[in-house]
Amino acid sequence: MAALGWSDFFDAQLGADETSLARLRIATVHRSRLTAEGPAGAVKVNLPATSKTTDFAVGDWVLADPETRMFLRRLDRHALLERKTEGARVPQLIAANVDTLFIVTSCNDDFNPARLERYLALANEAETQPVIVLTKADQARTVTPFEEQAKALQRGLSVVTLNAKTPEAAQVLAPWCGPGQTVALVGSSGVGKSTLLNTLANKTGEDAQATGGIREDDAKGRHTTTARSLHTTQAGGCVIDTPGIRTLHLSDVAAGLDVLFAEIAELAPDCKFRDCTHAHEPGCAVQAGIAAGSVMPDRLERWRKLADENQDNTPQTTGPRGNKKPQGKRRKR
Ligand SMILES: Nc1nc2c(ncn2[C@@H]2O[C@H](COP(=O)(O)OP(=O)(O)OP(=O)(O)O)[C@@H](O)[C@H]2O)c(=O)[nH]1
Ligand SMILES: [Zn+2]
Repeated sequence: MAALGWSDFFDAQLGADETSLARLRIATVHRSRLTAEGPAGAVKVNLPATSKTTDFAVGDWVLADPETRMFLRRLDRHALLERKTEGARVPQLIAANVDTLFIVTSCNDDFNPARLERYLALANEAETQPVIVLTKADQARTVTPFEEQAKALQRGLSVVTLNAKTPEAAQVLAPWCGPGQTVALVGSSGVGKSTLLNTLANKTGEDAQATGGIREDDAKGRHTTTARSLHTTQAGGCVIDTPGIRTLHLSDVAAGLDVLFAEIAELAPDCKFRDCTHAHEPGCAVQAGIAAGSVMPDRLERWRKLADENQDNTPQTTGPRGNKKPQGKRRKR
């Protein structure tokens, strides 16, 4: 069970009458079907008519009847990666109980700091540790500019560079893939998520997750992976593969943005006005930081863009920080 990520956090949630129940970790979520990993390997979880599969995330722990595998209850999550998709009322669950988020991009045209920032905000908000994984190092003339730009995105951010197709990739990622650890892979289509999964889980031949070629002209992938799935790794942990996300819109990530733009968030309490926009107000500590050289103007610009988007997308009811702007000033989208 420990190899599947079971920990004291989940153990503490078990009632005295629940210790004999089956503990299963959700591995795939389909429209009308759930599968899970348990001590006996992969199994189907039976759902009562009152439960919807969309209530579950890959990585969730559930309790089920040991005989019938009928679902009984889901345990509380310690981290949930979720995103709002355009037009949808409820957020889409990306993965649950994830310790580390591998944000995968390649040392080519896929590399896009603005997109990486969005994934970082998502990971920070879920309190999942982000790691930037730069693939296709073998195809780049030099990887240094990619590494430097990635490191500058967030204070203390881990950045690794590798060739996803080689066994050494598993060694580079080993610090986050130890026994009981769960990692999830996110990134655009074609960056090598499935290739990394196959390397980490040592999957070959029929077991291997299908990988696809990329289009030569723009380094874009072909969306080979179409569903999320959880797999056990060589090192005794779990890895969750996710399909490439085309556009990641931000909502409900105010705390995640504060971690991403720590140098701005730290100064903001010293501004004269509590609702300072750090644009033109007198007594603005962030503008003072720009004058002093401790805040870079382009970082403030990007913070503003993402903070505005977050405000626009965050409903009034979900917390005091997502909606400082008065209703009338909200932009039409
Ligand atoms: N040379 C080299 N090729 C790589 C590397 N990583 C991935 N590839 C190749 O890039 C292509 C796309 O890789 P995938 O693993 O399918 O990408 P993905 O991110 O899973 O894509 P989706 O499933 O569409 O989301 C495949 O042909 C891989 O063999 C790398 O580090 N070096
Ligand atoms: Zn200010």
